[in-house]
Formats: sequence, C-alpha cells, structure tokens
Amino acid sequence: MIKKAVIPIGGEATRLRPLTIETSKGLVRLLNKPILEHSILSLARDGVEEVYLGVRGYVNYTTLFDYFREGYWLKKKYGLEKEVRIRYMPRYESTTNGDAVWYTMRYYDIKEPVVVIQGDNIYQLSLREMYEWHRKKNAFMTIALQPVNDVTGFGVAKIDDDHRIEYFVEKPKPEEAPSNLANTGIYILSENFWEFLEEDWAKEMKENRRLDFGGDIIPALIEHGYDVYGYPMSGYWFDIGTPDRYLNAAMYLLHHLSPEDMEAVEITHDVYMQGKSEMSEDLRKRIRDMIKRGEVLIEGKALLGRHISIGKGTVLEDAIIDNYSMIGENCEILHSVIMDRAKLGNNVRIINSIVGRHVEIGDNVRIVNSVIGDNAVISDNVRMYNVKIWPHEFVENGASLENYTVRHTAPKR
Ligand SMILES: CC(=O)N[C@H]1[C@@H](OP(=O)(O)OP(=O)(O)OC[C@H]2O[C@@H](n3ccc(=O)[nH]c3=O)[C@H](O)[C@@H]2O)O[C@H](CO)[C@@H](O)[C@@H]1O
Repeated sequence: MIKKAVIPIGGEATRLRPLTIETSKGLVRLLNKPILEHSILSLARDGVEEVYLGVRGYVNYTTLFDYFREGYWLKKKYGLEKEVRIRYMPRYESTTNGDAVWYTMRYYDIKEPVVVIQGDNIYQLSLREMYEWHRKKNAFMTIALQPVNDVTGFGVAKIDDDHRIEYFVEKPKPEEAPSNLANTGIYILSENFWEFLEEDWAKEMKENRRLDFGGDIIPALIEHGYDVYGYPMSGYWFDIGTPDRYLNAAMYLLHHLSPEDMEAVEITHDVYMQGKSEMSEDLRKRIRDMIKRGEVLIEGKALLGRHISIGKGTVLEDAIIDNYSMIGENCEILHSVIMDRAKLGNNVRIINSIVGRHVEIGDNVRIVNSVIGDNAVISDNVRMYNVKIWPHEFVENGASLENYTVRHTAPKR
C-alpha cells in the first residue's frame, strides 16, 4: 500500500482571493472545515501514514502549520486506526509544483511510491484501487483522469485503448484539447520516479528547475517513452481554484454527501446539523422546532454548524452556515456559504455568494454573486452585485457596488 502522500500547496491562489489573502487555500473552509482536512482524512482512511505539505512563503506555512501541526490529533478526532503524521517542506523557494514535490522527497529521502494530490482539490477516490491499477499496468506514473464538460484551466490527456497516455497538453484552448479527460493532479509516482532527471534530455529541466508536472514533466516523460497511464476516476473531483468552482463544489457536496460524511445528523428532511455535545443536541431541537413551526423555512438543502443562531422569518435554500454564525430575522440565504462566526443583521439577502470568517453584515443588505473576505464589515442598506471585498474592509451605510473590488487598506480591527 501507499504510505506517503506529497501535497504541493505553495501556490499563491490568486484566483481564490479574497479568501486566500491571509490564509493558505488549503485552509479555506468547505463544509465547515478546511479543504485540506477532507483530503488528508481520505488519504489516512486509505492507509496513508505520512503527509508532506509542500508549503511556500510565510502565510502559507504558518497558517497550515498552526492548524495541522504534526497531525497527530486527526486520529482521535476521526477515530482513525493509525496516526497520520504531517511534515512540511523545509524553507526552499520552489519554482513549480513538481519542484516542491522533488525537493520534499529528496529532503526526506523518500524512496517508495507516493501519491501526489493538489492542495485545492476535493475528490472521492479509492487510493487502494488506483495503486492496484498502477501496479497492474506496471506504470512509471499514473494520473487520475476525469471527464469534464469544460477543460479550461486543466491539463488534458489523450489515452490509447490500454489507458496509456499518448499525448498530454497543459491548459490547451478548449477547441484544441485532444479529449475531455482532465488531469486531476492526483498522481502515483513509482519509487524510482525522479531518476528520469539523470537522463541527458532532462539535464536542462533539472538545472533550470523547470519541473511543472503539467507543463514540463508529464509531456516530457510521454515524449521519451515512459509508461504514463491514465486512471479513470469514478468518484467526484473538484478543483476549487475560483469562487465559482468553490460554490459549485460546496453545493454538489451538500447534495451528495451522507450526513455522516458531513459529520452531521439530519434534523428534519434535507437539513443537516453538526455538533456532538449536549448543547448541540439542545440547539438541534430548538432549530428543528423552529422549522416545524414554520419560523425558519428551508428549501433545497442546508448544512448548519455548531453554536449558530437563526432569526424568525429566515429562509435558507441550499445554504451552508458554519459554526458560531448568527443569522438575523427575515433573511434569505440562497446558494451561498456563510463561514464561521459571521454575523448577519435582519432582512439580509445573500445569493450565490461566499461570506468569509467573522464578517459582520448590517440590516437591509443585498449581496449577490460576491465574495466577502474575512472580518469585513458591511454596514446597513448596502447593495452589492459581483463584488469582492478584501479582508478587514469596511463598506459604508447605503453603498451600492457593482462589478467592483474593495481593497484599499483600512486599519485592522
Ligand atoms: C502545471 C500543473 O501541474 N497543472 C495541473 C494543476 O493546475 P494548476 O493551475 O492548479 O497548477 P499550479 O501549479 O498552479 O498548482 C498546483 C499545486 O501546486 C502548488 N504549487 C504551485 C507552485 C509552487 O511553486 N509550489 C506549489 O506548491 C499549488 O499550491 C497547487 O496546490 O492542477 C490541475 C488540476 O487541479 C491540472 O489539471 C493541471 O494539469
């Protein structure tokens, strides 16, 4: 079995701003916990015992380290059979995702097959099955491939009847893509993987550290006859690179995961609520009663975190509300995510939007197709359409914003 996973997570995640200004994208909360916690948990359940994070830069490293630390707490939290240990790439300015994997494996002297996953992806895959496939094909590298409707932003592979990859191109124009099979960024690398760098043709790549998996390594390996195989993924897979993709993934998971997978119980039809303590049990009863009395209306599905409150007359439709959030009266939250400790006044309407952590929103506010960064303050009577607000920003009473980014520097609270 595969015991080690390497996760390059040092990219800047600019497309997911403002959610990633002060935090690594691996820590952006999805279904009320960091994105990366989902992946690490799935790896650990598949037998992985060591996870190496290819961190880069101050914010990326400190936020990840301070949250995950050595990872030993995961065993208790999730009742895992074994501990999962988390280690970090030492300080090194990686140039590309492959460079981060290469350096991490060299530093920790890893000489066994590893699985590589991307830090901003969420997926459902049996690593055991993928590894069996890898061994059966006697592959040098196996890439999990997923058919997609839109290949924009992905590497695309063309495979033969045996699933051997004949051709790979990184982020082609959609009309030039050789197939609809996207590179999910989930790879199994054989134990001798990096030996290809000793080949004459690879010298330049190595010297110039041109080690991008999609842009450099995979196409070069294929060109030089290495056995690179595609593995057809059957479960879901989402790249959470942009706010739209984040919301799509969140809504898909809300509709498809079991309550257990969301660490929740179904308190009434299609409403899931988290928390295990007696207090959580009491709160569940209270919210269930409000729903029964018609004081809170739920359409579609909803996931509710711990220690939340919801005012009378509020409607939730495909909404995810994270821990400690307070929603006022007569609000409407539609196809949106409210992260932890946010506070919404009365008569707030949020549609197709992401509200960051510890955000404060006044009364009579409308927010549509927007992303509000952590700890921002939105005053009363604000209207927003297609807006991004950077963390800690303040939007004044009555402001009406459209297709706009609020990012001037304001004093931090
Ligand atoms: C070049 C490459 O492999 N592209 C793949 C990558 O695209 P994508 O555009 O995500 O590729 P990036 O290189 O930007 O990011 C990949 C991962 O590497 C990390 N990172 C990046 C640079 C760096 O110096 N250090 C580092 O750790 C990023 O945080 C990220 O987790 O994933 C997609 C699936 O999601 C695939 O379809 C693409 O084929």
